[in-house]
Amino acid sequence: MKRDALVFYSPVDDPAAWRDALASELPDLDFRVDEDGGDPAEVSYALCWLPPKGFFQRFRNLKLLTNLGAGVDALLNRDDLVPVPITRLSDPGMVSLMTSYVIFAVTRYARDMHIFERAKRRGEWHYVHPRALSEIKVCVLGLGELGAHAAKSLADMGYDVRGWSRSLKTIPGVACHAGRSSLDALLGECEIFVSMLPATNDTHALLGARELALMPAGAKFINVSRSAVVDEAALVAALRSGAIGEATLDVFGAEPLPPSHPYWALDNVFITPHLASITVPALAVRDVAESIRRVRRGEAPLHQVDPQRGY
Ligand SMILES: NC(=O)C1=CN([C@@H]2O[C@H](COP(=O)(O)OP(=O)(O)OC[C@H]3O[C@@H](n4cnc5c(N)ncnc54)[C@H](OP(=O)(O)O)[C@@H]3O)[C@@H](O)[C@H]2O)C=CC1
Ligand SMILES: O=C(O)C(=O)CO
Repeated sequence: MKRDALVFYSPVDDPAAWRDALASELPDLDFRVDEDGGDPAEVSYALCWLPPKGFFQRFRNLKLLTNLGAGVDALLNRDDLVPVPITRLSDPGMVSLMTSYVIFAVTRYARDMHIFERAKRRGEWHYVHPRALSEIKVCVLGLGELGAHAAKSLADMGYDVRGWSRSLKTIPGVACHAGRSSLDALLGECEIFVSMLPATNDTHALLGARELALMPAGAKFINVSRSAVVDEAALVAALRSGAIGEATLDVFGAEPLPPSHPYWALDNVFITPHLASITVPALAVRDVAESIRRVRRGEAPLHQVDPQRGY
């Protein structure tokens, strides 16, 4: 009898957690971690994050490829893909972890914590009178599954939030804008920027020297999505000159960030090692399993990615 197997691969996610989570939803699914071996012809589904080059070539009967994360840029830019639907995770656990990071990073600047961190290192009691959150204009670039929730949460806290996406959104408390023509004005009117845009052909180096120069002097820039949306060299130059006052960066062109990278030496750059959010298997599994059920019934899976659009 032909097996209906799923192959799992991830350098960072726990296969045991996914095995258990999927067993609770689909007890009949044959869950295989890549190293388990078995006949690749029996594999109908792949659940993968950053699999090695050539990984997919073996799975000639694949019916569904689920990206074990939100961003599909690394997956779409490979030459071993088989022509099957690609889905991304939609994970309430990932949404709340991401929102917690964005709130932390924005609030660290809004409440002057970066100034107090430096004052503490100098051994100085340094009073800065707090500002009302309603005076602080935050721009969230990208209002998708993660960006929309972060933007709304910031607005709920009292920040003055603007959001930007490709198509116009309606998010309570957030002034939403769409399209390239509205970007320059937004860059000029906010003081904290959060990139939550996917890396696509359209967003590549979207924030270059020109766009960074449109931001008010001393603006704060937070990148939790992908480094490719920013011209890294232009950002380094802007951080050196103080045109961009501070940056919080979770994502980089090369990861791990090489020891020689200029970011390490910049006191105004706060670095985290690509963990703004992660997948929570117990919460993400429901939709992963539902997509498999749908594909078994010959229906389209949930959260399908458009490879042409790039997200
Ligand atoms: N650092 C980390 O730990 C993590 C990082 N990520 C990154 O976060 C990114 C965002 O995630 P998620 O919210 O789920 O993504 P989505 O795909 O759900 O949303 C993407 C958003 O970006 C907008 N967008 C895309 N292209 C453009 C463009 N050319 N101009 C204007 N807006 C554009 C989309 O607009 P529209 O709504 O109109 O389509 C949409 O609002 C992921 O792609 C991934 O790279 C994700 C998880 C963890
Ligand atoms: O899900 C994603 O896109 C991530 O970057 C996870 O770290």
